[in-house]
Amino acid sequence: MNNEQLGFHNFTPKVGIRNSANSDFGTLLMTEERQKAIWAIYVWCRRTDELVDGPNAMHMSSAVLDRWEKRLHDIFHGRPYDMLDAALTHTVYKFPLDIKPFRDMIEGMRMDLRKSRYENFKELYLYCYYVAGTVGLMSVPVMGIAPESAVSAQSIYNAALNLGIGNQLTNILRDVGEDAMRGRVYLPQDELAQFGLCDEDVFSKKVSDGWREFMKEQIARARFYFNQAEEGASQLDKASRWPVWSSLLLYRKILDAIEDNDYDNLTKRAYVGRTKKLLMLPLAYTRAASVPSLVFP
Ligand SMILES: CC(C)=CCC/C(C)=C/CC/C(C)=C/CC/C(C)=C/[C@@H]1[C@@H](COP(=O)(O)OP(=O)(O)O)[C@]1(C)CC/C=C(\C)CC/C=C(\C)CCC=C(C)C
Ligand SMILES: Nc1ncnc2c1ncn2[C@@H]1O[C@H](COP(=O)(O)OP(=O)(O)OP(=O)(O)O)[C@@H](O)[C@H]1O
Ligand SMILES: [Mn+2]
Repeated sequence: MNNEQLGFHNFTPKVGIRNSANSDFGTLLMTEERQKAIWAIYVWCRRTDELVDGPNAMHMSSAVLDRWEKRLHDIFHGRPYDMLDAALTHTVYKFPLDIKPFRDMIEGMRMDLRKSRYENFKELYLYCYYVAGTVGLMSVPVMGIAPESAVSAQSIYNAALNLGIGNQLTNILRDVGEDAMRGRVYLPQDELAQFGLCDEDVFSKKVSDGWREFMKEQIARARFYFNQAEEGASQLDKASRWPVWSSLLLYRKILDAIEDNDYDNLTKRAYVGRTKKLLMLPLAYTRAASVPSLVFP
């Protein structure tokens, strides 16, 4: 995932664009301090993922992850090891970050190392929490909660968690074919079986009617998590809503793209084109500019 996909553009308007509503375009952009903080978190997440997925993955072992965790501890205690770590140490100093989701993400990498099949959704959910729900939890203290928000902080963290889960489920559904080539099947085994499917169907890459029906349910579940995240996104500090809405709408579009491919995620990679991405930005803007609702479902 690159920066642009995440909705971070080095985008600073020269003049404030005002509209008739009570919003100023400028207030929809995160402060530089926040952008840098999200960047530092992103870099740490990326490096953590690179340990298991990157070019050095063959040197991977639980000892490497143990060292990475020790290093995380040092980052949080003001002892960064390199410049990228230092960016996170600075972030920890500026924002009230909790080390727990960071540790949990490392735990997710451990899980990915020892496991390549998931018996049921409960197991898959845990993996999704570790590698992606955690990102939501890491981000909220930086993004901030709107001062006018009347809902509990907990429900906002919960929405952030759900956005991460939705993103990861979508990632998994998009990459079924690719992951299969690495011998990995992240789909719940019991649900495959309910549709008369098994690993072999994944490896043989044949898109059957059963596969399509199975995929419909998986897509519906990913959408459910995005819907859960929506209300929370509007409760974030105004300046942080725009990148969150952009990423939410963009990720959701990947699910539409899988449908457009007639559920062929075995030989094709669902892709959201540039035009569709650009068309989505005004909608993200409108959502971001709207007033948070006082009730939370
Ligand atoms: C209230 C509310 C809705 C708040 C918003 C909370 C929020 C900002 C949630 C964002 C959640 C998010 C972007 C999750 C990322 C999920 C993800 C795709 C994780 C990937 C894991 C491993 O998967 P895999 O190996 O299968 O994938 P690849 O093939 O390697 O791609 C990750 C790659 C783990 C590493 C995660 C990152 C690099 C993303 C980190 C992103 C941020 C810190 C920025 C979040 C901020 C915004 C604005 C989206
Ligand atoms: N700029 C970077 N971008 C992405 N991933 C990186 C980057 N630098 C390092 N990494 C990842 O983070 C891991 C740890 O980084 P580090 O620079 O400490 O290297 P290392 O392999 O641990 O060697 P050493 O700690 O001895 O310098 C690397 O193995 C690599 O996968
Ligand atoms: Mn990865």
